[in-house]
Amino acid sequence: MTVWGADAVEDAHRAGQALVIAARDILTPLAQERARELQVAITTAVTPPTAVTPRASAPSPAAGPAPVTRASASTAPAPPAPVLVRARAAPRAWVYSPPAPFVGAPSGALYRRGAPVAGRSAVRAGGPPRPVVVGAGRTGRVVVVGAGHVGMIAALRLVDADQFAEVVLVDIDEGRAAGIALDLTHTAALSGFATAVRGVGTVEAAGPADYVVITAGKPRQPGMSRSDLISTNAAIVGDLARRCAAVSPDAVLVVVTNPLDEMTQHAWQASGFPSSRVVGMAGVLDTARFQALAALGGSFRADQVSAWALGSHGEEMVIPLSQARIDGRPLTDRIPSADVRAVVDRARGSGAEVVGLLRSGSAFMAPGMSAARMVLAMARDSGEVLPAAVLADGTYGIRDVYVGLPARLGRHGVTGIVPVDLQPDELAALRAAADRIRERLADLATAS
Ligand SMILES: NC(=O)c1ccc[n+]([C@@H]2O[C@H](COP(=O)([O-])OP(=O)(O)OC[C@H]3O[C@@H](n4cnc5c(N)ncnc54)[C@H](O)[C@@H]3O)[C@@H](O)[C@H]2O)c1
Ligand SMILES: O=C(O)C[C@H](O)C(=O)O
Repeated sequence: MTVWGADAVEDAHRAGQALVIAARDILTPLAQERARELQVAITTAVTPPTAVTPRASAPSPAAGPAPVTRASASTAPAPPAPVLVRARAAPRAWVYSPPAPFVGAPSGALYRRGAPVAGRSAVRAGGPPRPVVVGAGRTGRVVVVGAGHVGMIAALRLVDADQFAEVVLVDIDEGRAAGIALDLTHTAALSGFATAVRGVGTVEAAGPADYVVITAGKPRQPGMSRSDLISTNAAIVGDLARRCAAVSPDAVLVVVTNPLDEMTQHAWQASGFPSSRVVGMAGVLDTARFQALAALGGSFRADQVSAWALGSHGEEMVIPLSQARIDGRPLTDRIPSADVRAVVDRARGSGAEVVGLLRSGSAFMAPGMSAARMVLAMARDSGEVLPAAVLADGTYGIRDVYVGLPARLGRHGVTGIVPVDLQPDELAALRAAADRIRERLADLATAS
């Protein structure tokens, strides 16, 4: 067994080569991080009977640069060469095709708590193992629980980003999850991604993840409010949050299931996670709706509008107009105030408007894209401030309840709640939203 440090990664980088390690070798966490930074591919060698070590073989120009190897400290036979095939014209990824079936994790790499899961193949029950795709910067696993309407759009955006080693869809309707995963896989050449996609029936079968997006649960039908879903969906979300926490103890949970604010708090309690690693998606969607609707009647584009949708994902949604801008100028200078009020009301009622039009189920395009947007912001460690359902920490005079607030997102979840200047009436509306969410949570606790 050899322990590979950051220096080996740097050597490989300088040589413009992949770093090949043996199955039982250890890659230090620092080396993993350095490989990600320098975009050095790490491949795991598995013993093919006729393999020739890379050191012994002359590098073939057609096969790309020869991988870097290091002599093992043990007396075990030297690791054989993997079969490396360039996945694309540009060296973005290497596809490792194991010459013989194997069972078990292909890498002995250490896993540091909180670090993204390295790009390794899942251990699949039955059938040949899927090729391990080790890509420059393509790392980690996202599990999307609920392969329904929202889940499939979230998964589509996540695989399109070509950022993760694997996206796994989970649904109690396993065939649906597997079917959508296969359908998505078929788009790889169309969209140009090498992220692996899998569909399974349980979170346990999905394996440990860096991010888990919970979309499982019932959507509302015409005539229902989101709160009508609370007890049905609490049972689903509570169970899933507990199980996800057991399978993925270091993951960030992104809750989508409605009623959003209450389900996010419920998931936080059931998971036992720190609140920084449980966040709800609604503000990104509600803000996007406001931006789109404001632009409908104006001579500007939606992405020129900036705003915050805070408070609850429902009647108590707060869109502070003091903070709304078009190209940096106050939105209220560009749109007559009666029109602005109409846009706010329509944004607040957009979920119900779509439910009424669809006649079955609820919106999923913008919701799925919004959930993926949050995951990507975290995975890229962007430090972006997005509106999200977070556990209030006293900022805005609200504490100990999940409510929509501006939150800074980093690789491991929420890094802070960001204060923005609100007018007294806006602040009062935000606090009233928090109070209503607290009341509904109390009702849920009494009912269960
Ligand atoms: N936060 C938001 O802004 C927002 C936006 C849109 C939808 N939603 C909510 O998201 C949820 C999903 O909406 P949808 O349109 O995708 O619904 P959907 O019915 O299309 O999909 C839900 C999926 O969850 C699956 N499921 C149910 N229980 C499960 C379990 N225990 N494990 C695994 N899978 C399970 C179902 O089989 C189904 O495929 C709803 O609660 C909806 O109200 C929230
Ligand atoms: O409105 C719903 O029930 C779904 C979702 O919360 C939405 O806003 O579209």
